[in-house]
Amino acid sequence: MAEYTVFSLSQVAQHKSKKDCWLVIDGRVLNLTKFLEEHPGGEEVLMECAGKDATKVFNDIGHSKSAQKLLLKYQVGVVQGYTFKGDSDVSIEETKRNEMSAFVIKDDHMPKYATLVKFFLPLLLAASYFAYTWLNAGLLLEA
Ligand code: HEM
Repeated sequence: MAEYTVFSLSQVAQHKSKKDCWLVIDGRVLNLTKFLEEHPGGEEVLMECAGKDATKVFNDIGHSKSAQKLLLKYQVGVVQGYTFKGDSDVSIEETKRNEMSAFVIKDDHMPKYATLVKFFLPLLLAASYFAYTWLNAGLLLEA
């Protein structure tokens, strides 16, 4: 099982040049040196975050899922003190799973039938109301 090296933020801070550019996103330490020229947003924006935690900037841009997956390709370690769910020695597979769970919008624990009830109950009530008034009208006519 592959394990990631743990780096402190001050270790990451030493890699802030174009020839050696690291940064942190979501607790992952990324070596983006080879990606600088490929980045669709340009290398300048990456260099501004070099050696730092760029999680907020990265998320604020609203990067696509494929951009988020690309992070894994450049991951060289994890940041000290950052706890991935349940485990700090994260394997690539576990990291992927963690990432997936991070992007799954959790169901709010409502059972499936609750949705059905929520949808059909108003219909049922409306139908009963109409049946009731229709029957009443019929009875009144007969009387
Ligand atoms: C850390 C700070 C970062 C900033 C400020 C930043 C900024 C941007 C900006 C402004 C764009 C839009 C470009 C355009 O539409 O013209 C962009 C696109 C993109 N960035 Fe970043 N980026 C950052 C980090 C990263 C990282 C670490 C990766 C992947 C390893 C990445 C992957 C991409 C990709 C694939 C796109 C294309 C659009 C998309 O798929 O979302 N970026 N970025």
